[in-house]
Amino acid sequence: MSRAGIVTTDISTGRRHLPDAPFLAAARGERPARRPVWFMRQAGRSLPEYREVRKDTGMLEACLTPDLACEITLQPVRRYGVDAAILFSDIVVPLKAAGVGVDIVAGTGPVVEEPVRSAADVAALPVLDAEGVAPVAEAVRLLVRELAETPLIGFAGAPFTLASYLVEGGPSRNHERTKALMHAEPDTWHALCSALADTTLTFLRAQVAAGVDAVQLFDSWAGALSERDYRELVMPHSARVLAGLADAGVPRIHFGVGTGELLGAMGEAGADVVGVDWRIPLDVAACRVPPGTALQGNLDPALLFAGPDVVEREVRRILAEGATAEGHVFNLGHGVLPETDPDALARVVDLVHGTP
Ligand SMILES: Cc1c2[nH]c(c1CCC(=O)O)Cc1[nH]c(c(CCC(=O)O)c1C)Cc1[nH]c(c(CCC(=O)O)c1C)Cc1[nH]c(c(C)c1CCC(=O)O)C2
Repeated sequence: MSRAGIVTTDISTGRRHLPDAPFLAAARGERPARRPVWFMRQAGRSLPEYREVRKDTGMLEACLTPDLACEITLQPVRRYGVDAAILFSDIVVPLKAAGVGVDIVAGTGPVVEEPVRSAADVAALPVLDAEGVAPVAEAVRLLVRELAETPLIGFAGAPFTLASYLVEGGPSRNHERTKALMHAEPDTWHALCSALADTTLTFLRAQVAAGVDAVQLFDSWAGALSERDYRELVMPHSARVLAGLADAGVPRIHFGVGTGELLGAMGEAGADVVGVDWRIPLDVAACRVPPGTALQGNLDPALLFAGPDVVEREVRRILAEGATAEGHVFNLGHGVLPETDPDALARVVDLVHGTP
């Protein structure tokens, strides 16, 4: 049984110390008394209380308004009793904060005013400084005060996924311009990823300094790459970001979609936890990641529409397969879909917590 933990604060770092938090224990590779669960995109459009507070405010404006970002982050913690909060933000927030012309268009996703496609475009790309991060750091500080014993996950987009939005100018199915740049102009590609790794690291370090208890690096679209291309052209930049956080004392989660063939490399890049989508069972994933790596996942978010019996069967299967990993954090295989019934997520939390 989980007992009420004592929250202490480390005097030198100012960081909360949450020794009993099941999420942090599982991320360390331990087996806490109950399996921890949270959901990617747990804060967002599936929640009526989110739609209510967001109705007059643009997405990026909400992310850069500390009170609002704090409130939205807390909504799923209150509703579901999940084992971790994830900061309400977006992967393009550090780009916006650095001065890149980018917006999030409802129903489409991030749209970039002037796509980055040449060496000159890369040289002109603004890089994030501490001032740009101030509203996000403030949201983290507010949250750490509000959250008591629930860990807070900070996050950022990985260089490849950010580069894809910048090069394509928006969401892309095939990432063709991005792949063309990485192969035809590798120097420009590496300069772009290097600049993005700097921005990502600045963003994540600011979140850690403000008090997040874990970080997740979203390389959502890395599954579009062959393992060979991933290792040569992408992994070094993500590895630099993860290495830059090695001394931060917080677990590093590394996630992508369709990455069954990349799980080993994504672990080797320097992750403590690797996120897995639904395409590969966790017991298979456990054999693919480096020893000592915990797993996070991997319920198909679309199956939340299939009714309680299907969801229960799937949750039980995933808990059994996840038990073979060195630490398992229950999650979806990708983000909560906007039309999801919040009650279906509430049932998942109860099932996970109720299963010994
Ligand atoms: C690729 C990516 C993005 N953003 C993100 C990723 C990586 C995760 C993933 O793979 O899903 C990360 C992200 N974006 C958001 C979060 C919130 C925290 C959470 O609860 O998980 C997180 C972790 C809020 C958001 N980010 C966005 C929304 C919806 C916008 C709104 O509510 O108006 C939310 C809640 C917008 C966004 N931002 C992005 C997309 C594709 C979209 C959806 C566009 C749409 O369909 O309207 C880029």
